[in-house]
Amino acid sequence: MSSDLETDKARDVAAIERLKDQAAREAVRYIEDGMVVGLGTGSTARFMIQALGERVRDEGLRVWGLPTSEASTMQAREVGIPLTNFAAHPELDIAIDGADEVLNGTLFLVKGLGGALLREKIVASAAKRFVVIVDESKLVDHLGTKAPIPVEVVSWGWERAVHLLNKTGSIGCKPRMHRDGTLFVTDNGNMIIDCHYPSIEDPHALSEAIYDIVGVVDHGMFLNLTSEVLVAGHGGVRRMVP
Ligand SMILES: O=C[C@H](O)[C@H](O)[C@H](O)COP(=O)(O)O
Repeated sequence: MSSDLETDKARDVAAIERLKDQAAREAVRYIEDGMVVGLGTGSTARFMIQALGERVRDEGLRVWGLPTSEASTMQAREVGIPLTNFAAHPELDIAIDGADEVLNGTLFLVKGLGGALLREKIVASAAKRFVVIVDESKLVDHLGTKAPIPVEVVSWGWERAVHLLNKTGSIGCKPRMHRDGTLFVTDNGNMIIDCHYPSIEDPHALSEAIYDIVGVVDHGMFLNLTSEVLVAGHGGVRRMVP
């Protein structure tokens, strides 16, 4: 790659990172004293955890965080956010997380390319308000356009799940078990299988078909969970509701 191209690419990456930070900081403004907050996972959620840590440190904001991965737990500890769990707080005031795709209109999501979909879905469904933070490149008109659907399956007998997943969707999916040449094992000790669907006409029907497979723990489509999406673009951050 020529150095001009490398410079352009680095500039694009930096611009996207700034947008993620903007969306994250806007969402963190929603957090009030005494709230229990679900902490998402991924590069956008990292900005949110950082910004929340700054509010805890600089304003003395009192919150409890419930992280969705070991990585987010570690970061939250580093930035000084007190942590809780479902035993102490079975219901959350708010959860904030990134997404791999946001479907225009319904605001259905694809999540889990970082492997955290199960804990993320548990946390999102436990929150009174689920706020999604993305840069505008994540908006799509059809789910599955940019990202595969990650499916978390128990490790034992995963080959059977792959066989059955291949028959889901209107014309099947292309399941891939490997990420970076290795099997992806989640924080829960399960495996992730990425399903590439050429087109997803009916997300609810596909969701049911995937859930019907014995051994599937969950999948990365988040349907009817989103309260709002904060989308950062070059004109600023806009708020979308379903
Ligand atoms: O498992 C990972 C999560 O679902 C992330 O929220 C999602 O992959 C988006 O990550 P990022 O903000 O890094 O694009």
